[in-house]
Parts: sequence; structure tokens; C-alpha cells
Amino acid sequence: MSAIRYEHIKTCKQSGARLGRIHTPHGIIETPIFMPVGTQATVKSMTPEELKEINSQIILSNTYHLYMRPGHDLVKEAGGLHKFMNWDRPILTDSGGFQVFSLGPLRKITEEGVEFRSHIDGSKHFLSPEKVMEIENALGADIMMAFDECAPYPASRDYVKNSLERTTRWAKRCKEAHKNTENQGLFGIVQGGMYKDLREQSAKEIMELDFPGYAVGGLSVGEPKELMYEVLEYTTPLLPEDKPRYLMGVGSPDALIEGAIRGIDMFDCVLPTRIARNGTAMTSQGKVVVRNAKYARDFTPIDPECDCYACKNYTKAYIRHLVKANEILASRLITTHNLHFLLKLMENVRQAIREDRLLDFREEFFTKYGYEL
Ligand SMILES: CCCSCc1cc(N)cc2c(=O)[nH]c(N)nc12
Ligand SMILES: [Zn+2]
Repeated sequence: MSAIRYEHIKTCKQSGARLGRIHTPHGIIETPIFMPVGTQATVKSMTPEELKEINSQIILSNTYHLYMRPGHDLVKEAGGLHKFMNWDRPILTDSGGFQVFSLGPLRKITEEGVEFRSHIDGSKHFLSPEKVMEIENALGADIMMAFDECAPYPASRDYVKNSLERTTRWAKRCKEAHKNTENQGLFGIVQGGMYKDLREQSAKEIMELDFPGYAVGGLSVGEPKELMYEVLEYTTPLLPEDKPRYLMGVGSPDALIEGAIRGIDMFDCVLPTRIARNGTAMTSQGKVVVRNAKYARDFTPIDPECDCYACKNYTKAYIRHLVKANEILASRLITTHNLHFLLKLMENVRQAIREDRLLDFREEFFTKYGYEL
């Protein structure tokens, strides 16, 4: 019996998008869903209570970072990641593949795994599929990602083909090494870069290993959005309809809507929390760079249409003051707003699917937000 079960509720008659639920040991996730990223066992500046206040149903954390600090053995000793960070809803941990490959020249890839130097103190480390499973099992997330290689963009066909075939061999080793299958579901990751036949090869090989869920990896790596949508167009339909589909690293408002239309159920991105720390907010009228001088005497909320704590209680002028004064509350208020904005957007996407009108919703949202259709 797998720890993860996908329940398909309906398909939007207008767009083909899916409405579903993912049943996990720590609760149910309504899809399509946006998942806030909490790399180091915290969604930066937010408490679990504040995350629940804005209806976060699941959060992400990162194997690479938690292995490097404080160490997976410490988190295990604390009773696992849920207990350690006081979060009793679902957690997903990424395998660290993406992070380690982002270390660039500091890493060496072999069939066995990846040798790299710590971004903290430069010490040498080695991650193999087996080691990553040991770490993710110690952390105890409801959903664990297999150890993969995310090819850079652009990358040659030969590089992408060798990389996806290694990812398949590593996925098999992950499945063999994964303990605790009753309480933790292991998702496979489809690679293949921007090559249609290689995406088909990777999807076929990864699905043959039979995972409870599948991710589309290797996107949102610098490619043009139109190319990402094109790859999604022919990759998502290859995946089983009765399993969750996760598009890794994608989180701008337009990409969430376009991804849902192409059959994606799960999204994550550091964008809302990262731009918040730089003083930028996502609003129903497009991006607002709160630190801009034009907001110095603007005594209206970040977004007049938003009912989040920040918009109900503070003005742009006050938040701009906090940003300029480098006050911690600035990050907290803009992060609250940005996460609420994306979580609310996905709630509206789910409602549009219920009403079979997601394409109409896309047109309304894009017009208002200033996106090009
Ligand atoms: C907490 C971060 C989750 S998503 C990170 C991520 C982001 C993107 N864009 C691609 C990949 C990928 O191909 N593989 C893996 N493991 N992760 C990826
Ligand atoms: Zn708000």
C-alpha cells in the first residue's frame, strides 16, 4: 500500500486541466496546488501558524541543505522534519539533484553519484542515490523525490540523452534503497531536456519503475516560457492520469495557469518568497516594487483586492518605509502577501476547473495582470 494516493475529481471541459486530491499520511492536498518552498526547514520568515492562516496545504524542504546543515541524523533524532519544524501537514523533500548540479565546477558526476564541495565550508561530500534515500527517509517527508540529474539549458542532445539514462539508473537504485514505503511516497522525475524523443524515452523508462507520482524535471532552467509550455504540451500526456504530476521549480502566476491547463497538479517556486525579500509584491494589477519612491505617500494596501493580513492592516507607504529601513517585518509582510496571492490564485484555478472555464479565467487574469495572451 503506497503512502500516496491520487484521487481524480474532474477534468475541465474547456481546458483539459484536472481537479484532484492527493491523500498523504499528513493530510489531503487539493490540486492543482502551489507549494511554498522552505529550503532549510522554514518558509523564510513565516511561522507554521501563519502558513496555515493563508491555507498552505504542503511545504517543500531540501535534502541537500538539511544534509549539509544541521545534518539528517540530527533531524531524525528530533523525531523527523515534521516534529523538528513543528509542521503537521504534508512535506515534500527534493532530492538535492538540482542543488548539487547548480554547484557548477564544485561538483564531479560519476555513475556512482556526485562528489561536491559544501557551499558552507568547502568540505568534500559525496551523494549517491542510496545516500539520498537514507537522508530523505531520515527526514520523513510524505513525498520524496528521486535523485536525478537536471541537465542545464541549453545542452546538447548527447549530453541530455546520457544524463536522462543515468537519471533512470539512479531512479531504479533509489526505488531499491527506499525504506519506509508505508509512510513516504517516492516520486520519479522525468528528464530529457527540450528534445521530444528524449522526453518520451525518459517518461517510458521512469514509468516502467512504477512510482506513486511523477515530476517533470529539467524545466524552468532558463529556457523561454514558450519552450517550457511546448515541452509540457507533449510530456504531460505521457504520464499516468491516475498519479500526481509535479512541475518542478515553476511558480510565476502565468506559468501556474499555463501548467494547470497542460495537466500539471503540483508546482513549487522560490519566486514569491525571494522577490518579497527584495521588496517586490505580486498583485492583481501586476508586480509592485514597493521600495519605489512613488509609494512613499501611498496610504493604500499593496493590493486593494487582497484580504491577506498585510493588505488588511498596512499601507504601501509603511511597508516601503520598512523595506528602506531594512526591517525584518518588511519581508514578513510581503512574503505573507505573495504566498497568499499564489495560494489564492490556485484556489481560483480550482474553482475555474469546477466551472469548466479555466481558459476564460486565464484570459481574465492575463488581461488584468498585464500578461500577453
Ligand atoms: C525545493 C526545490 C524543489 S524544485 C528544484 C528543481 C527545480 C527545477 N527547475 C528542476 C529540477 C529538477 O529537474 N530536478 C530536481 N530534483 N529539482 C528541480
Ligand atoms: Zn495581500
